[in-house]
Amino acid sequence: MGTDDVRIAVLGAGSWGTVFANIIADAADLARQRHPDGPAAEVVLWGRRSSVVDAINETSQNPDYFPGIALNPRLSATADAPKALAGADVVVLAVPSQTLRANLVDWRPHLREDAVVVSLMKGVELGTRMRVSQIIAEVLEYSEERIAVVSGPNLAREIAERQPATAVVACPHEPTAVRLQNLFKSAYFRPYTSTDLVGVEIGGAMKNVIGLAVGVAEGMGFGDNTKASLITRGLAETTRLAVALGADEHTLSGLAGMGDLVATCSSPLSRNRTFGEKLGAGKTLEQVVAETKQTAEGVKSSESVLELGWAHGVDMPITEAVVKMMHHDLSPAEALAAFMARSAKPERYGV
Ligand SMILES: NC(=O)c1ccc[n+]([C@@H]2O[C@H](COP(=O)([O-])OP(=O)(O)OC[C@H]3O[C@@H](n4cnc5c(N)ncnc54)[C@H](O)[C@@H]3O)[C@@H](O)[C@H]2O)c1
Ligand SMILES: O=P(O)(O)OC[C@H](O)CO
Repeated sequence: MGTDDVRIAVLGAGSWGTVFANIIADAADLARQRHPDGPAAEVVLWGRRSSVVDAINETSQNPDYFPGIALNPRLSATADAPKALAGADVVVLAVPSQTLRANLVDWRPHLREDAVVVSLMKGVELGTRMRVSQIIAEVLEYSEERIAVVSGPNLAREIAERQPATAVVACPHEPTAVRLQNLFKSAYFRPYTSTDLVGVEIGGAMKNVIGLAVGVAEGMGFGDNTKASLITRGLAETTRLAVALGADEHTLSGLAGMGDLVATCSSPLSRNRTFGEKLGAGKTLEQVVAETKQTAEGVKSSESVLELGWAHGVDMPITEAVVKMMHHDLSPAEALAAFMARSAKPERYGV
């Protein structure tokens, strides 16, 4: 590798980690076509299961998640995390949020001293109520210019098919966000920058919770008025929480707020919406959990998000209903009745 070349490790070869690694490899090819003498980017993907890793290396496909979709042939994979991390300038994290802390502790000794870490995750940690960037800062003891987040309307399957999509790269230190924007910008993936880490992360965590609620409404057989009401009031709830935590409210009308909320709540590809839909259609929680093979972050994060709301005096009625349905045996019909019986209010209230 040349001195300006970049090595990027993506940790997590599930749905989004695989697709995001592919975006970066495609972006690197495009950059080389435009500037043949410019720096090169090498992308390596870490996965837990050797069967997935072998398939990516031998066939340039991830058959568990996207059978038949051709990945960039320059994308390599390994089941050896220290090997993936060796010399990596940029480390991208794509494991379930609730598993991150334990994984980071294992990975920490293998990270380069000046590595930049990027979270693709959309959750809030149970117990600590920490956003993912806060977990990274605590475990790795990194300063804010070395921690970034990517979030937005990014249903992995569509982007695996190289359909056009946008996202936000957020870092309080703008030059880091711009550097990453350039590394991730491909012919079909257009990242914008933001310095509002709090707004972008709360938008990402909350859209999963609201997606569960919209899914329940879908499963109960309700139509577009109900779903539009939940999306709009869900955005109000998201914005109240984010602003109370220090976010810029405009962030929540952007791609990582409204954009992701609309994608998640409209799409049968969303795992959170699908989870809610099955519950709304009458399956038991145990049945739905058993059928859900991929990560539906909102199920666990709903509890930590609600606690964050309580701690900051923010009224979060949809989140509260989701928590009661996911964790306290409230039926969808009971949740609906309680929601509709709330006291009358002006459209805009609270923080
Ligand atoms: N899939 C999407 O469309 C999408 C888009 C944007 C953001 N995200 C976010 O990305 C994150 C990852 O989601 P995903 O869609 O890739 O999930 P996934 O369920 O498809 O994949 C998760 C991966 O993590 C691995 N994993 C599970 N438990 C682990 C553990 N304890 N330690 C290490 N690895 C473990 C799994 O083997 C799998 O490879 C989530 O926070 C999600 O909200 C997903
Ligand atoms: O499948 P979901 O519900 O995790 O949503 C995927 C992405 O976060 C959508 O942007």
